[in-house]
Amino acid sequence: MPELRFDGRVAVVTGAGAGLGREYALLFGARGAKVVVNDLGGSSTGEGSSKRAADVVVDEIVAKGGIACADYNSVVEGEKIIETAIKNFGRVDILVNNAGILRDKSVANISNEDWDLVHNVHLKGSFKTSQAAWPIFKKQKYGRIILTSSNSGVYGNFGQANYSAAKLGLVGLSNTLAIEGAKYNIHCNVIVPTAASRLTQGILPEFLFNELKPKLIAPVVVYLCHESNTDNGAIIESAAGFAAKLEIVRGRGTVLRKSIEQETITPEEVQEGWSKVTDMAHAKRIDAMTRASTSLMTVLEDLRENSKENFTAEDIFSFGSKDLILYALGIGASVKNPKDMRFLYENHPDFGAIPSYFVLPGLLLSMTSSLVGSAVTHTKVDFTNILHGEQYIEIVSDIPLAATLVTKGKVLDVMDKKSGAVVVTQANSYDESGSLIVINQSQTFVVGAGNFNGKKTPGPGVIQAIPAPSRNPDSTIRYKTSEDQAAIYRLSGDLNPLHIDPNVALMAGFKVPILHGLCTLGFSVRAVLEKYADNNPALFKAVKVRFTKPVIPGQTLQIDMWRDGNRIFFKTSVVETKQDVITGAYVDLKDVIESGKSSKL
Ligand SMILES: CCCCCCC[C@@H](O)CC(=O)SCCNC(=O)CCNC(=O)[C@H](O)C(C)(C)COP(=O)(O)OP(=O)(O)OC[C@H]1O[C@@H](n2cnc3c(N)ncnc32)[C@H](O)[C@@H]1OP(=O)(O)O
Repeated sequence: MPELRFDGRVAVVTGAGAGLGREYALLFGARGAKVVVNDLGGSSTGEGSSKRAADVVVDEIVAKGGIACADYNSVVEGEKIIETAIKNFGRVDILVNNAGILRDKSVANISNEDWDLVHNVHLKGSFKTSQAAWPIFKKQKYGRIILTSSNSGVYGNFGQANYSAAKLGLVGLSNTLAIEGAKYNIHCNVIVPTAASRLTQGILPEFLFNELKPKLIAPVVVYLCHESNTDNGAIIESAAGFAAKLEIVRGRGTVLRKSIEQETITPEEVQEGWSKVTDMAHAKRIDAMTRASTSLMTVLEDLRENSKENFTAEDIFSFGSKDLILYALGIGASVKNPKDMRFLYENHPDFGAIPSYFVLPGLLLSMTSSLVGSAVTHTKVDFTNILHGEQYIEIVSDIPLAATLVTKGKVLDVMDKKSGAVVVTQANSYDESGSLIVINQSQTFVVGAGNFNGKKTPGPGVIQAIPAPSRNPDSTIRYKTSEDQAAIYRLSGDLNPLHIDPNVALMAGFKVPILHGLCTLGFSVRAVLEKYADNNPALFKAVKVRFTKPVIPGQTLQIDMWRDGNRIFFKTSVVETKQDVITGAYVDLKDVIESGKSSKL
């Protein structure tokens, strides 16, 4: 690595007579910068002044062959410090605002003077020096500013209300300087150092104090000031040879209004949504005010859409290549079949998702929300009395390899089927730009919940299963499932114990845990892709199935297929029992590429 040099640059370091400031000044000097060593020479509480502190550091720099001059002004008169730089060296390129004092007292005991003095030195001082350097930086289209914050500001610290407020104020100052300076190549960054200094002596435990050498922070600050560093508006925490970027993040939040028409909200509605307001699971940095307003616009658009579509539930679903591979393994894809490699190896040139993967956002929304339970109020609904009845998946836009999808759901229909109640739920999943990626429509069969005088036939919008043609199938593929099939498949998200826990299976009326209906669906979609789409997932449009009978892990699935244009009807049965397990099913393809093979074991 070539040495990072500052030849020709002039660096101003405030409070450089000791501690961190001294280390910054020494390192800048050693790397070729001409250094203005500013120090008022006062006490740690801001009393008195002396030229000695700055002079000693200047002597040190000069003794090592560097160039430096002293400045004894208070940062509150920042323009005088910048004048010193111009008078001695004719320019200024780097300004490290480091000077600081403490007036620690608990909040009740802070006097106006304690408050004002701390704010004046830290906040106003940094503002004054930066403002004085600004026109010079702007004219030369180059400037690097460092503001010094503190963990006390970021996290708070007992007895330091005045200091904490000033220190976090510097983050606000930096945020705006970074924006105003960007087009002139003026960068402003914040350092949050924890160093052994006269300000921290007595506050930190001794063993920690001894490790917090200012020397270990100086290279971080010096690098931040180098022309090769492109960060602007960053907050960097550093101590003991450790450095990390800090960010202020915002949770996903929630909309507390039910519809765009609702003009007020009640405290009770706030209480109801509070867990979502405070949920930080999907927190993100908003890096500009304009982004914050754009996200509000999205909220309003969503509200309008929710009002139009009557969505009542929402969920977030994130996935990446590892999830796509795990799913492919869960529905039987294998390295034994070279054509499956595109689903199993992220470096394969055609790596992608088996499209039925995108049932998961809709399924998980239905399983984790109260959608189904709220639709069937005449009986309890739990894992021991629900079965997956039917499923429709439609891929609307190109499917990504990794994304965070927002899924919005609603109950579309409830039917009385005598032996059970059928709840139809619809879930639309959108990517981060708001594009609709996938539509899922699920039918949940609530066993034993029929005969409630409900309607028998499906309402508008319910997508129906269609019986397969009565002729012999055009092609057939067989896949053997593994005894561990459900154990692998569940890792993709459907953790329903019915598929793994023998006791839950018994309670639901099964001798052994049964396979997920969607796992059987996945095997069936694989068969259609293999036979009619050259295993190319991009040709897939939609699938519809009815789950007619359960499958036991380890059984062999036989997928019989009939081609009708771009629609491939199919029926899935269990070879060992000859029972149909999926009926009324079809896959719609964008195009058909028929393979020569007709059966596979
Ligand atoms: C988002 C969704 C969340 C859902 C959570 C799911 C979580 C998953 O972890 C759960 C699973 O994966 S369960 C495993 C997969 N599913 C199954 O194994 C169910 C298999 N099907 C059955 O056992 C029966 O069809 C059975 C029991 C469903 C019905 O059988 P019977 O009671 O004998 O009913 P039958 O006499 O055949 O028909 C009565 C009326 O019901 C309609 N119907 C039948 N099967 C249906 C089904 N699968 N889906 C929807 N409706 C169905 C019939 O059409 C009939 O109605 P009608 O009289 O109007 O014709």
